[in-house]
Amino acid sequence: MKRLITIIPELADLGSMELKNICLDSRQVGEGDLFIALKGHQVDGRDFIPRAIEQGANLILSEADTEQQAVTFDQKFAKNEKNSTACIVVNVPNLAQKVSQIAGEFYGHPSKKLTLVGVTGTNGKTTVAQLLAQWHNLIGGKSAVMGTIGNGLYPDMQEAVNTTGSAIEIQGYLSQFIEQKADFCAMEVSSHGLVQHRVEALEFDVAVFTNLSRDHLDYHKTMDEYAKAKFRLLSELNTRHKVINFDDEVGKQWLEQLPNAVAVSCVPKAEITQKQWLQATKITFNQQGASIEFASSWGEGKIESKLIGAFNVSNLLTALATLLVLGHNLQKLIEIAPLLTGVCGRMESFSGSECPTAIVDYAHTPDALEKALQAARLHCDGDLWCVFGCGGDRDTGKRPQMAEIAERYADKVIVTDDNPRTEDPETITDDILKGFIKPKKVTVMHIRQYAIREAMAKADPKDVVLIAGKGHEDYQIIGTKKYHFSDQEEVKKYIND
Ligand SMILES: CC(=O)N[C@H]1[C@@H](OP(=O)(O)OP(=O)(O)OC[C@H]2O[C@@H](n3ccc(=O)[nH]c3=O)[C@H](O)[C@@H]2O)O[C@H](CO)[C@@H](O)[C@@H]1O[C@H](C)C(=O)N[C@@H](C)C(=O)N[C@H](CCC(=O)O)C(=O)O
Ligand SMILES: Nc1ncnc2c1ncn2[C@@H]1O[C@H](COP(=O)(O)OP(=O)(O)OP(=O)(O)O)[C@@H](O)[C@H]1O
Ligand SMILES: N[C@H](CCC[C@H](N)C(=O)O)C(=O)O
Ligand SMILES: [Mg+2]
Repeated sequence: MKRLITIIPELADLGSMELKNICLDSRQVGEGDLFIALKGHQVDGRDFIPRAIEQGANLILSEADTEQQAVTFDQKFAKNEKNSTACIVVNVPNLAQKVSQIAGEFYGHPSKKLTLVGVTGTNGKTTVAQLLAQWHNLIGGKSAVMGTIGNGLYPDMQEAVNTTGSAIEIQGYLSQFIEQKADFCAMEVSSHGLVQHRVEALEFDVAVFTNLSRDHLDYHKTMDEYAKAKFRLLSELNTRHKVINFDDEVGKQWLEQLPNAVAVSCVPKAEITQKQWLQATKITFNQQGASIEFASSWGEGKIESKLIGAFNVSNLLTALATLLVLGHNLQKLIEIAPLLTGVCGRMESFSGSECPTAIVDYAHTPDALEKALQAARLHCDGDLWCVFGCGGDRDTGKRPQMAEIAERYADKVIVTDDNPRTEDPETITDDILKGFIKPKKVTVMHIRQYAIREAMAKADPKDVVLIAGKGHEDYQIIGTKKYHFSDQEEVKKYIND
């Protein structure tokens, strides 16, 4: 409690109060806890204050209405009926912005005690974060990751609801990683997380930006707002080094504003003026992955990569530049690079005799789908098939754009369901169909299992079937219910049948 006074000095009179835990959700509040009540997107957390009191909260910080400037104490100190001690409700302005710092105080600011890398960008966050974790482990470190696939010591991650957890979860996990003796954490920082101040008080050793393309406009409304959200990590938060993709239009503009940031490029002729840089000089793609020659402000070298797709060259060089700016030895990093493996459900290839090759990938944006189809084409002697859908209750504008890409880069397209959530699946596929020039050539098969089987059965053994959008996911969300479903399992079942 005493430490909270540094953030909210008005709490000085409560200095001796003991607080057991810190919670954002009233349903998790227990005896002696601090409950932080925020105005949410769906509901108002302040409506649950009575419930938190009933459950034994000692202190409640409640988000004050914005026009209120001062911290105020609730007049009627609420009574905790369970143990008859008083529960104090304090109204705090701009509380959402302070939660990360409050949780940091609570957990002893764990981000200061390990090397923390934050990765933001529309696509490639999970891949870069996991490459960093693998590489760091291979040089003898102990890595943790937080992101879409889960949180934990790499490779043992526990599934999580969000890519970037709540401000409290993040500080809690970091403190757990310190207890588990991790010395490194690579975390994905989503644009939602940045807008909602989930990473506000963290100390990042490196902030990484991969790229920006259309996604999440249901939330950010315009690309400009979406870009601004991402730029917060590089411009407003506490970061020691920055690594930015020079090949991305937005990245290039940001590099001009941030002369000390490291520029990464896969284009051999790109003219980089940054003091610290890393650039591919020759890339040769092969059946296994790619052979990448590069030059950099740390020296030059060649890496044999097992990862498929041009975009993964960018992801790999971005991870390499991040480790170099942290001071790791280039030769050592090059030596172990061939041991790096791709991420679960990202360009994951499955083949069997007499069957087409299936590639399961997590492309769920127009840019990612384009990159994934281009990559799959390199491995395809016959027709390229694309099975995809779009998530419900998410950016509707990307639906026709993904159709346009599928039609341009694939020979055969099957549109299917991908987490329709509370939307009518037919509305989603109708939106997608609007993007095709020749919608009659496209098959719509809502049940994803059937769509996959149809593609695999109709495709020739020399064809490639790209199944995009769900990657590692082992569920299909229909309405508000989660049903077990996995593209990877479906493909394996088909191949082994
Ligand atoms: C729209 C959105 O981003 N919502 C996030 C936000 O919650 P919220 O404001 O919607 O919360 P709410 O349901 O309105 O509730 C308000 C408050 O009341 C509390 N509450 C609620 C009910 C109750 O009984 N008791 C109670 O105390 C809640 O804990 C909350 O503090 O803050 C929560 C804690 O950080 C997030 O878990 C939650 O993410 C929801 C689940 C979500 O779906 N978010 C997606 C859009 C998201 O964040 N995605 C990004 C990017 C994905 C990517 O492309 O990589 C991500 O980082 O995952
Ligand atoms: N650097 C990149 N540029 C463009 N597309 C990429 C890049 N890296 C990965 N992709 C594509 O995006 C998909 C998702 O990759 P990844 O999971 O690494 O991204 P992410 O940013 O973590 O996504 P999410 O926002 O869902 O967490 C991949 O399956 C691939 O199709
Ligand atoms: N984190 C992303 C993942 C999308 C994956 C796709 N399968 C979908 O459900 O739309 C989102 O929530 O927008
Ligand atoms: Mg991710």
